[in-house]
Formats: sequence, C-alpha cells, structure tokens
Amino acid sequence: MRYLLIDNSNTRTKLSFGSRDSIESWHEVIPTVELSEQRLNQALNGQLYDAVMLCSVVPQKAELMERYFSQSPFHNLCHTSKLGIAINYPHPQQIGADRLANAVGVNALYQTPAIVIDFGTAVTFDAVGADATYLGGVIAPGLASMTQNLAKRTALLPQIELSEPKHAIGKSTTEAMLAGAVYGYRGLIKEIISKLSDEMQCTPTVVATGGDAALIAKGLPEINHVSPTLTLEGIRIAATLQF
Ligand SMILES: Nc1ncnc2c1ncn2[C@@H]1O[C@H](COP(=O)(O)OP(=O)(O)O)[C@@H](O)[C@H]1O
Ligand SMILES: CC(C)(COP(=O)(O)O)[C@@H](O)C(=O)NCCC(=O)O
Ligand SMILES: [K+]
Repeated sequence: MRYLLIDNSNTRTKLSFGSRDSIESWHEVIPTVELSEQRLNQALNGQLYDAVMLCSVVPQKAELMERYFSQSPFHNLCHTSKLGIAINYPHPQQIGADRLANAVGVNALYQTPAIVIDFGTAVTFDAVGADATYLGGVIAPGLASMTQNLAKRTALLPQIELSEPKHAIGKSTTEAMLAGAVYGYRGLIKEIISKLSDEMQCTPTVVATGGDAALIAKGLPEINHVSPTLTLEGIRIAATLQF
C-alpha cells in the first residue's frame, strides 16, 4: 500500500507518501490559502497511490479535498477513526485532527507518558498517558501569530523575522521585539510543560514538532526531542489502521 498523507493545517499543508512502515522522503508543502484543485494537480502529477489519509483543521479545504479525491479510497481523520489510542475527553469531536495525529505519532514512536508540542499557527500541547490514552492539553497563540498581531495593532512596531536574539537588552525596536518573542515564548512553553507534568504526576517525554519547533526548542532542555515529521507519522499510522 502506498498512502498519500495530507496534513492540512492553518498555515501550511504538508503532503507526503507513506507505507506500512515509514514515510517517504518525497514531500510537498503548499501554503494552505493557496490550496486548490490546480495546486493539487501540480503537486501530485504522475504520482500513484492506493489510498488518501487526510488530517485537516480547515473545514473548507477538507471539503475541497474530499471532492478532489472522490475517486480514491479516502478517509478524513477524526476522533472516531481507528487511532490505536483511547480518548479521555468529554467532547472528543472538538479535538483538532492534527492534535489527534500528534498523539498517535508520539504514542507509537516515543516513550509514554508524553507531551507533544506543535509549534504551528497555534501552539498546541497534548498529553498522552502511559496507557496510550489521549488526556487533553493546551492551546496558545503561535509564535508568529503573536508577533504579527503585535505589529498589526501598533503604529510603530514592524513585522519581524523570527530568529535567535543576541541578547535580552534590545538596542533597537527589532531586537527588543525579538527578545520578547523568543525568550518570552520559551518562558510560556516552560511554564505550561511544568503545569502539565504536575497534573500528569510524572516527568513525561516532551516531543516538539511544527514550523517553529527548532528555534524554540534550542535552549529549552525541557524538550527532549524535535520531530519535524511527527504529525505526518501519526497520519501514516492512522492510515495503516484504516486501510
Ligand atoms: N517556510 C515556512 N513557511 C511558513 N512558515 C514557516 C516556514 N518556516 C518556519 N515557519 C514558521 O512556522 C509557523 C507555521 O508552522 P506550521 O507548522 O507550518 O503551521 P501549521 O501547522 O499551523 O500550518 C509559522 O508561523 C512560521 O513562524
Ligand atoms: C488548535 C488548532 C487551531 C491548531 O492548528 P494549527 O496551528 O496546527 O494550524 C487546531 O488543532 C484546531 O483548530 N483545533 C480545534 C479546537 C481544539 O483542538 O480544541
Ligand atoms: K499543525
């Protein structure tokens, strides 16, 4: 079986192929706002696959893809999918599909209990117990969302490009904003990991994924692993259970 795996998140849509055992190195990234029939045609030109596993948190784009892949075996990952984990959550239909995929990925590939942090448009924290149970988590603004909003709502603050600050005492507007964003964000992450670990009554494995994972994890010893493909791995594992 060759699976087409799609992570349709708010900023970027990542496409990959996978098998029962692993994901392939072929990889395509489409900005989610640009996702269309035409972009899918371009990306998938000449590719053969047996089934499509979609993980979407953008309903309008999910509908587009459901139509686009109507001739293929197709599944849209949700809380009722075969995931190989239990879900301890009062209204599981609320949980973002990417958060479920992250929980599936971390449960299969790392030691549990675990926390998976996805540094995307939003930053999400999801806790998985030692018994392969999804427990819930935290949603906070993503790093870029936070800094972009600051620039949008002020007259004098510019849009900044995120990178490691040189020092905390900023000597320019940009330096001051960078320190606020990166150091401030690391503080937010640390505090949330600490609170979650207290409630989980353990020292969980902490795995980071998503666009800003590498920048923020650098200098945060609380994060044990950075796994850029964790969401796709979770989608692949769900595909192996579905098809
Ligand atoms: N090439 C890139 N394109 C867009 N965002 C990027 C890129 N590289 C790093 N980023 C950062 O990653 C964040 C988006 O992460 P991503 O995991 O793609 O989000 P989502 O899963 O919500 O689509 C952006 O906010 C940005 O700060
Ligand atoms: C929290 C999210 C916006 C994260 O999306 P992302 O940043 O990966 O694009 C997404 O998982 C979502 O829309 N969730 C639904 C609400 C919930 O999980 O409770
Ligand atoms: K995501």
